[in-house]
Amino acid sequence: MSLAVDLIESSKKLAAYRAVEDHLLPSYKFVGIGSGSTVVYVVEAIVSKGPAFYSGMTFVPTGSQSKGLIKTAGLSMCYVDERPTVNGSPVALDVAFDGADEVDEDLNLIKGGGACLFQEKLVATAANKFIAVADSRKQSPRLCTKWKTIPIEVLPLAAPDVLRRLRAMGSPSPTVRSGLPSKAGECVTDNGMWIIDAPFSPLLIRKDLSSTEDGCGRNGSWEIQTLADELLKVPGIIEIGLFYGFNGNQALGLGKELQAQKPVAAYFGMPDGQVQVQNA
Ligand SMILES: O=C[C@H](O)[C@H](O)[C@H](O)COP(=O)(O)O
Repeated sequence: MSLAVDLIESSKKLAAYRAVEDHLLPSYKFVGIGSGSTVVYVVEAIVSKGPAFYSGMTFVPTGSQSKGLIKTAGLSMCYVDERPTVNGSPVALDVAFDGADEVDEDLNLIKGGGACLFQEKLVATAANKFIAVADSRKQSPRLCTKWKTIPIEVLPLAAPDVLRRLRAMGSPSPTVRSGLPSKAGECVTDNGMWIIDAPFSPLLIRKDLSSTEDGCGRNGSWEIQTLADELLKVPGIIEIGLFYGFNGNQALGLGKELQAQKPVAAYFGMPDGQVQVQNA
């Protein structure tokens, strides 16, 4: 491993261990485990606490990779739709940990770089507390600045029309993600869908808008919530890799649970060996 790669890996690990230390309590019963390379260290940090700490916990995966991580670590697992119910509703996960491709100053996220966004959103929104873990490269003032495309999960049959609509919404060159080099043809998600990567200009947050602006394409830039609402109206789009709206804390008691997609905190491993915590 080169020094640079080594530094990135150790910063992911630091962030993951710190996030687990701060947010995984021994009393917890259900814990969401996200996808990607950083979450590997989340599972490692959990295992390092020993069976006495985690034996009462059940871990909920966000796809085939995290299922593998949970199983290999010997942790007990259930799928998101297998949680026990209370009064007809599934119990909330106590916490969910996941990586991110980009995090803005309001804790909005881009996710789906590894094609796992849909189940990740199911798990994050089923949790009382959602925690993002990443290295410092993911920190950004606005989404689509460093990670320039939004991953969008689509029904394969609908892909040509979704591409057409995305272009009409100002995305210059949306493309269906290829499965190469590991798979010929398209990248197929855990749900049997395809991913379209749609480039957009850096996304605005609410405070960027003046009182007369509605967030629809000002100077070619969209405000996150407005863009997300428009994307989710397009037939054939199953889910989008924007995690936006409220975070768990803000949503409590406000009846806004369905919009609680943002983390309550993001942990960033820094190149100097520190961990920076961005709280809601
Ligand atoms: O589809 C993949 C997920 O959204 C990942 O959580 C995201 O891509 C971050 O992955 P990594 O930790 O490998 O940077």
